[in-house]
Amino acid sequence: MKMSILHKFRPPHLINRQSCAKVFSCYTRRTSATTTTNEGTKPTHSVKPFSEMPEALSGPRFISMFYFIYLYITKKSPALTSFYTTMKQKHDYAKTVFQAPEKEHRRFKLQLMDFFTKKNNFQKPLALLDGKEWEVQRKPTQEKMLRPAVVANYVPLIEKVTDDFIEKLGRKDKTEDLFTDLLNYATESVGMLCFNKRLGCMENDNNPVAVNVRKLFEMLGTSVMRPRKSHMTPDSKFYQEYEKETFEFTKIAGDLIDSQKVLLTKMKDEGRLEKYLEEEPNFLHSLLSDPRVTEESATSMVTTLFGAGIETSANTLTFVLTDLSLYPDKQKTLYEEIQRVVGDSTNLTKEHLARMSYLKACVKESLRRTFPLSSGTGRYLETDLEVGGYEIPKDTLVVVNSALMSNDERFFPRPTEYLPERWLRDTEGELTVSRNFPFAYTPFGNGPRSCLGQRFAENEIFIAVIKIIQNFQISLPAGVTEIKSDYTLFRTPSEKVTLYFKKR
Ligand code: HEM
Repeated sequence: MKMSILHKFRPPHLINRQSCAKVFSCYTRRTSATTTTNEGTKPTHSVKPFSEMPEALSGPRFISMFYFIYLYITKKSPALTSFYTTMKQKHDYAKTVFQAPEKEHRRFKLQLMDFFTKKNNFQKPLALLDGKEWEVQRKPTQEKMLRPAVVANYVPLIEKVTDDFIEKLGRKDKTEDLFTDLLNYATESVGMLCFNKRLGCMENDNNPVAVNVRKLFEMLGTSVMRPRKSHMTPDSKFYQEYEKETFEFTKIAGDLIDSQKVLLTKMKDEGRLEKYLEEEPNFLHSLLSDPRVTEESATSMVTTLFGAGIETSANTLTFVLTDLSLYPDKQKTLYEEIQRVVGDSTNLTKEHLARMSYLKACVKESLRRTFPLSSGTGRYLETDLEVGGYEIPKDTLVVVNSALMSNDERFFPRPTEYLPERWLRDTEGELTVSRNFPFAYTPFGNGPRSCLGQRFAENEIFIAVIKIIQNFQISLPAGVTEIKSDYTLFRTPSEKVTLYFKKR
């Protein structure tokens, strides 16, 4: 029965890797029947072919990828679940895969986005590039996005957006749709990074930018989790709607970028640019003034960041706030830390952020408990690789299921509980062993292709949580004991979440 389901979709060379037992031995190497030691070339243990691996799949790659993740994660397939059970007792598969040699850093692509770009001859965004092309775009942006000192310059900009959000929350004692409110907040906040401009998303849920962004992500999520051939059929209703929304999104971003460019040129002509840049960081300007970056790729990069930085942060913030509401004692400890470090000050500094270890632990714990991705990081192998005694051929897409790993009690004792303390140094031994094995916690991915917006997202989330908890005691309606979540592109609440905000 199980194989007939798999064969029906003829799924691909795709395996989902799990880690691992208490002894973490990495044995990443090219598949070979021999190995060279000081004593010369010796036969090693036998390596079984991929076709013999339990639940190894073959067939058209992307369709099976979708089904594999979907079936696996939702645990609807006993076959795939048993794969986890058998493999997890063995060696350090996650580390083996994460440390496999890579030059191209090829990641699984959103097929619908790829199809759209090819059909319309659009410049490929970063997420669809590999190898040299990817590196050329990524490198200059990474230098600006992942250096804590550079990202810290954006604290005052995010803070202004957050202050308005707090003011909005203060006008009512509850929200009935926390996630949508946070989507609007995140759009506004990443909008400041990308365009140095307020978009007005928080004032009006029906703001065209917010509506467009919501629709686009919803459709991308559907295309990943419930794939249909018609999604990529140009005259299907679904595809046409996706195309319309993507054109709209690109136009919104393009217009905002153009008006920024006009403004920057005007300031330069009037001799005001230098002074302005001393007062406010401008990401677009920093890209445009980098000789390695063309105007076209600056536009593409800013558009990519705008797209990538909304759902991700909004979902994470949703779960941080609901966790703090489900565990009022943790909220109290966090409030005490905020009082101690920030007091009633309304101006946050990077020094404040640096001293808030409990806050950081709370955010990490929410990302662990409700892992943000549907499964985890996937890469196409660039060489043959031995994993768990099987030979995985080059070009196989391997997805490390970090979502399951981050809830595995061997790395995180009492995994279902919300225990920020596990991330604090002095309780490390008791509550987490993950420090010995960092691959068990990778919400921002892994290696050179990891999340480009990590530092920005962390600052944004820290600032929002500080200001919310500084101003309000937050709680869920009586009787709510958990927040159910679904897998779309990112993990998201299954239903609208009501959250109460009681002024302190
Ligand atoms: C809590 C919020 C976020 C989470 C959990 C998250 C997670 C991720 C993950 C898991 C990846 C794939 C990494 C890999 O394959 O190893 C990724 C890639 C990426 N993220 Fe994020 N992200 C977040 C916020 C952001 C923000 C705010 C931005 C932009 C401002 C952003 C921009 C990107 C970009 C551009 C990539 C693609 C990088 C590449 O292909 O080289 N992310 N993110």
